[in-house]
Amino acid sequence: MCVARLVPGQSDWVEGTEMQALALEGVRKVYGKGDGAVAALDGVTVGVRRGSFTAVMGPSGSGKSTFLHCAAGLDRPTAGRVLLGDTDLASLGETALTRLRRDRIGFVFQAYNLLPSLTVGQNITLPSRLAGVRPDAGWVREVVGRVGIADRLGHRPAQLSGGQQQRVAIARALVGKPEVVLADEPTGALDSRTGKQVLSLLRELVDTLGQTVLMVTHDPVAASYAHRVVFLADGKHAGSLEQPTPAAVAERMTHLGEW
Ligand SMILES: Nc1ncnc2c1ncn2[C@@H]1O[C@H](COP(=O)(O)OP(=O)(O)OP(=O)(O)O)[C@@H](O)[C@H]1O
Repeated sequence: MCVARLVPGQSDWVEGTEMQALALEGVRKVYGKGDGAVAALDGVTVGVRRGSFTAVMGPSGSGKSTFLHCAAGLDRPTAGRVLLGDTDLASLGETALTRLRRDRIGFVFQAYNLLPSLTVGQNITLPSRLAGVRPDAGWVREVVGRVGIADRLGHRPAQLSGGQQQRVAIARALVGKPEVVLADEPTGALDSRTGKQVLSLLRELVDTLGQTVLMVTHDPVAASYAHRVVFLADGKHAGSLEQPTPAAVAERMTHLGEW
């Protein structure tokens, strides 16, 4: 078994990969070359415990998107490594990485990315069908019930509100039973009341199903739904906050720079 070498004593350190869904170890990502080179991530070490809800926050340009892209295997680190469970993403070629994203990671984006010509039910099961897997009907029923869209399965996305569309996207992410759900500003396009309902749903999925969720956000209220907030500043890990409140997150952000 491969044990991530995170730093003992830090709250981001988790004993062994059986406890850890995802780990970034000393990840550095440099874009460009020579004088124009930018270190978007500069030696970031973060472990994500299984069954936890983690938010990543930081000022604009602090490296949040790069963090998420490296975690998802969409970007390859310049140095350091990313582990999904026991799998070192650097050991995989492009085809295997694509398969890993499809089979082991669920994605939720700000723009729901639903296919307009398909029904809700078809959108939810599309990734499984593309993977050549027959979706488990019992699990699909459970997921659509939990996210609250059981009565909308025959609708097209355009017939749903923004909040309902994001629930569909969350259901789509869950159907494949991913090891981790990566969410990029999942409430960025929603009004605050609907956004809070979606965040409560994400938290509930973590608390009741043991789903692991990692979410990038600009919003201290959104971050407060997580168990833990990891802060980035200038591409570096700038501390964490357990059991965050919106006020405590906002206070920390104020010290990190413009956001
Ligand atoms: N493809 C790229 N080429 C060159 N520089 C990049 C690239 N992607 C990101 N960067 C730079 O890396 C740094 C971190 O960018 P990143 O998008 O990860 O930050 P962020 O925290 O997500 O920002 P925001 O909150 O504004 O979306 C920035 O200085 C950015 O300009």
